[in-house]
Amino acid sequence: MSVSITKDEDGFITPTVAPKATVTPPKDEAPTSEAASGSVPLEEPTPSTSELLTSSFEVTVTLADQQGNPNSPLYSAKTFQELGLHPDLLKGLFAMGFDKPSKIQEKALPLLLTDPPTNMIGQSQSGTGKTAAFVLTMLSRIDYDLNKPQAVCLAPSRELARQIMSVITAMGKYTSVQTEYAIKDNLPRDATNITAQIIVGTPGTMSDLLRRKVIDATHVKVFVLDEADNMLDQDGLGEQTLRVKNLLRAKQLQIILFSATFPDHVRSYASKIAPNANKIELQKEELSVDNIRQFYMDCRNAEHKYDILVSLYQLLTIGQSIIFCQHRHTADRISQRMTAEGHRVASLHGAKDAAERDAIIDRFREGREKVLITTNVIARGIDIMQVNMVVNYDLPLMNERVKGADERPDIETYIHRIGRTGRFGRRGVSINFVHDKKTWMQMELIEKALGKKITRIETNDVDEMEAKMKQALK
Ligand SMILES: Nc1ncnc2c1ncn2[C@@H]1O[C@H](COP(=O)(O)OP(=O)(O)OP(=O)(O)O)[C@@H](O)[C@H]1O
Repeated sequence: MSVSITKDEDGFITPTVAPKATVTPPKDEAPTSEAASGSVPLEEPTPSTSELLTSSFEVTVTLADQQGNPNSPLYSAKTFQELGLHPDLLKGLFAMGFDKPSKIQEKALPLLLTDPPTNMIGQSQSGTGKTAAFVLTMLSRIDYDLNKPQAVCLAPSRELARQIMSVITAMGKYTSVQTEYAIKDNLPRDATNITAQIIVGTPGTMSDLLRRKVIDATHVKVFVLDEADNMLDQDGLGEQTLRVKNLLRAKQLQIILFSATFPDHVRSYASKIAPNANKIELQKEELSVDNIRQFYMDCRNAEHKYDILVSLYQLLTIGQSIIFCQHRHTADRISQRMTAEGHRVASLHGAKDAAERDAIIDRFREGREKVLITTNVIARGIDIMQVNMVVNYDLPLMNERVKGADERPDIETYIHRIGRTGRFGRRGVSINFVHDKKTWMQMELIEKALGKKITRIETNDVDEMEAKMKQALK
């Protein structure tokens, strides 16, 4: 990894030395009881030998708080111990199998944990460990003796909110942290006062709870936006997110935005939402990780896509697979048809009720279902190590996300979708189905935007198909 020296608009520079970081540990002694509500099962601990820890990708770090001290070093911590994390948090990390920080954690954590708290806009590829960076920040900043909301974290889907919660619960296992969800149908309607220190949820429910003062915003000092570009840009989500931000009025609010993608128009907006932020940015050509091999299949027509998917079934179930469709009804229809033909698949989308959604994703997470047919609802953030294949049954299009947009491919959503595989340096495969001139051209635009080759696979030779896939996953 190399760090470029840059100046931002305000002329702040980025030094390149990487000495030991000075960080403030959590206030007071953190009690050691197990706490935290509402966890979902965690993945097996990840092997720390992951290629990711040694992989190289370019980032640009731009420090906002160097003006008064131009010689101040660019912090970079090679070990979790160097960060001065509280021993109970270190214990939690090691229990999860996190031996040393990933690249983004190495760069982001010292900046996130420094006092006075500074905002951050952080970018790194899917599956590289951004969650731990903001979770450790929340767990390090809260006062464990104060039973009031102190950190608020927003995610674009209930599935992602639940996953983030499971990371908080695991990392905070040896602390007394109290947590609460702000997701639909979780709290009783007459709930009046949340005393949990960290609240994770989706923007609509969070803003409702803040507005009704069920969440007291007075002590909230950390505000995290995971999948920040999506949260600020998408119709509806953007307004609700802003509403949450406006309801958090603490004088010293540390605002943390993370995503694998920050398209240009969101980048400038993000800087307004999180002023004077330290920035960690990827180069354009580094947006997607190389350990995901991208393929496409040339289908004759829309119906042929279904046949091809069925013929892939054996491959889809070697590990686990996620199939992305444009519409909820497509996901349901494919799932019903395949089930009727004796295949085992599940479908998940936003029209299902909350309890059903939770049950479906939990079953998939536990490996009890191998094939999940879904929409963009879980395109972002979902981390399931065993997923080694992603199929874009329909390519993602801009007009699904932005009202009035045309049928250009949605490059950001594509990057996030394929990023459901190849987690933390593992190998993964993505397959795009194209079936006419329009979808073919859309795929070409994706290829161009990412600067990565998407390889054709014959649809009429199952053996070749299998051989290529297995080779890619080796
Ligand atoms: N330092 C570490 N050591 C070992 N495993 C890690 C480490 N950091 C993260 N991981 C694992 O890597 C996986 C991916 O992490 P995470 O979900 O935070 O990625 P992400 O960057 O947020 O991805 P996305 O952009 O898709 O949201 C997780 O399973 C996590 O447990």
